Amino acid sequence: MSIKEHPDYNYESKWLSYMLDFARKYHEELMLKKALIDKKVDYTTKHINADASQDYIELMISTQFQASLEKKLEKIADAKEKPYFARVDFKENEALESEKIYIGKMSFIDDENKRVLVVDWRAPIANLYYEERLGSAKYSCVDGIINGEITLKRQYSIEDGNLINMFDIDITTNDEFLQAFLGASADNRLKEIVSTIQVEQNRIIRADMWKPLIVQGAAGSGKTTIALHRIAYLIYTYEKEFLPENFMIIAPSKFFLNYISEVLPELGVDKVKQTTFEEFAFDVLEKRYKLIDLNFKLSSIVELRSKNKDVENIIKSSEFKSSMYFKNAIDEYLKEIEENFIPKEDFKIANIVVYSYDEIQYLFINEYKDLPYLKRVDEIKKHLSNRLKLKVEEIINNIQTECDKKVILVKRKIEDSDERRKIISGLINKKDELIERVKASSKTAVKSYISKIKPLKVEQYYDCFMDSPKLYNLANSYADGLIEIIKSNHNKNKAQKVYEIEDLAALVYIKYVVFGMSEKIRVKHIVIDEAQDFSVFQLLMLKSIIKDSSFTILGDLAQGIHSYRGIKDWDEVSNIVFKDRCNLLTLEESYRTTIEIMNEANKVLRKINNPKLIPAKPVIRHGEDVKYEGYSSIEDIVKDIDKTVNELKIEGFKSFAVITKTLDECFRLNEIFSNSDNKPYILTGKEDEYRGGFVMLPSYLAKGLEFDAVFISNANDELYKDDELDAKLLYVAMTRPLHVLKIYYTDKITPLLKL
Ligand SMILES: Nc1ncnc2c1ncn2[C@@H]1O[C@H](COP(=O)(O)OP(=O)(O)OP(=O)(O)O)[C@@H](O)[C@H]1O
Repeated sequence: MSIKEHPDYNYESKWLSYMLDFARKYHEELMLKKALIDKKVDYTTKHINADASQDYIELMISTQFQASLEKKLEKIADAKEKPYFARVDFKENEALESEKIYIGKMSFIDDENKRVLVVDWRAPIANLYYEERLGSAKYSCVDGIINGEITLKRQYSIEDGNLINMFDIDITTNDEFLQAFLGASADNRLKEIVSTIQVEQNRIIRADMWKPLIVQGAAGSGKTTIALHRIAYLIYTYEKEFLPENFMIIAPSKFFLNYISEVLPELGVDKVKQTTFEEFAFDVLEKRYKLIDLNFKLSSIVELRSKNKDVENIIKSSEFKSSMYFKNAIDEYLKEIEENFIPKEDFKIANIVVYSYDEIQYLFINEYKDLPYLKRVDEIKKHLSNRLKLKVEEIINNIQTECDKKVILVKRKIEDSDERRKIISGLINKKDELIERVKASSKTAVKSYISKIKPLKVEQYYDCFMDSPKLYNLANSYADGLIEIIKSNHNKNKAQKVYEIEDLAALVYIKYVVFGMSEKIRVKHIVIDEAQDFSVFQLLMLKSIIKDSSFTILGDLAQGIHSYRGIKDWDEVSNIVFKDRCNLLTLEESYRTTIEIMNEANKVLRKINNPKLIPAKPVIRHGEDVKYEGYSSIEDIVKDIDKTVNELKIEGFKSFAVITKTLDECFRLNEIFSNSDNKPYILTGKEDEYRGGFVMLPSYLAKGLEFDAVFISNANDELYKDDELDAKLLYVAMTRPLHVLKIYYTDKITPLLKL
């Protein structure tokens, strides 16, 4: 049916014109206000009177207003072409008629007529669209639960201000709108999906902020996308309590952050901290350490794990340093530091005990046990000063009384004479001198006591820990000879002034326990994407420094390629990190790829034979079969990729990736590609920016990304063995394409792809 034949077409196109006009006028008004405030700010800046604080206050208010107008203008730039994307007709139980609720990326309110024209997708009432079907429905808001009935659910396709299509829907998962969305070609960057958020995704986005949330989501199930929409939702919902700066997303690399960088601005959100674990660790440590290239370690593990003793040692040591054994050893070591932090002596003045060591130690170990060691010292300082003040008065009074008594005695015993006067004046002088001494030493007593506490630097504590017997015992109970490997690695790194990524959690933890966090770290909610590659220790460390425990953790165990340190089971995280006080939700539907591709990828996953690795369910979208092509040389493979890219470009596809197993393989292929029409550029993992187009990258860097077409350059039995790590690497590579997957091999195909 043509859209014009829809019975509501006239009504809807009139409403759209009205809304476009409203949005245009609102935009003009904002522009006008902005021009005026720009002028004002410009004038005040040029003519500010340096002595008049009123001028500064005015300038500050004006620039704040200017910034808020700029933000509104950015938001409306997009919304003015497409003010809404859906409508729900809802009749509250007591109401006489149903209300048309239009839903958009931002709200539009007609202030004059006190009428909400469009509601923000994050508003409580918009939940009706995401969560409910036609018929009886409810939503919850500040007034409680509102019950009623949905009589219509409609989605709109609006382009350049024109109504292109509309769909009346019920079950959202399988609708035409979603199909159209998913069938589109991959852009350079991830995009927002507000109009097609699915029920199970919506529950994650709107889940309680105060209960830690773990999401196990299959490849392509929307984890990254949902993580960003959740942040936008939380910022909107807790606008009064939190600033956008209080939210932080941790992603695996800078180029991945760049890949996702457009979603939040598209959702009208800015200033959210988007960082990697390493960068956040440096922020907390207030120092940048040189790290051993993470990809170098991973690529050695990927390539040489069963062939090289050194690599085996690296794996063993990394595994231990990411384990709870290591964390427990640090805890024991820090306990020892805690017990000896306070000097084992009384706090005295003029040889009089003001605070005994036992009392001070009690304050340090018990009274202030929840504070970092150095912050406890600040509190103890206050105790010492307060008691000292009282004690000094008492001591001076005593000296005075003592002196008075002696004077009386002298007066009683000796007749008034020059000698008596001399003795008395001697006594008074001595008393004054003593009082002066008490006063003088009281001024410096606290400082000099505290100065005996000499904290080391974070890295010095870490070095001492590496030599501590606690570590020795625990490491040896973990694996024979492990301590020697760890120590020799540590000493080698120390000499080169470098650290491993596994050291960072320990360094941050020590910094937090001993020194505390800088006021500059203002994070209140952390979202972690690709969390399967985090260690439990890393998560535990983050949890201890973010006290409110407000977390969203998203990952896919099937893509856990840092398995030597990563998470093997979410229950472990729930149990150890959150003491089982968290929600664990799953996303099984995969939206990225076609049924044909996902089915092939799932076969590889099943080879691992681990019930924790749940295969993804593709959403009904068919495409071409996966093509397997054997060639006698790599040159022939490159030729075929080049030819296929040319063909796919004609079909309108835009993004292509050659996925290799290792970075070395990328460099080897790159030379062969130098003679072809299409030359991919290599992603090494160190890039700050992701440009899209035609790329070549190793599979361990491909997680999180997606492309229209993927070419797995060589899946032969030499490169991909029948083991868990290779199966996961292949699975990650196979789940990256949206439309086309070609798998090449020389000689024999990997057993992972044989039925
Ligand atoms: N509800 C949805 N509507 C439309 N597109 C969606 C929806 N959910 C996810 N997608 C699309 O599916 C693709 C995969 O999403 P995303 O990258 O967020 O998944 P992921 O779970 O993080 O994947 P992976 O773990 O494989 O990296 C993206 O193109 C995203 O736009």
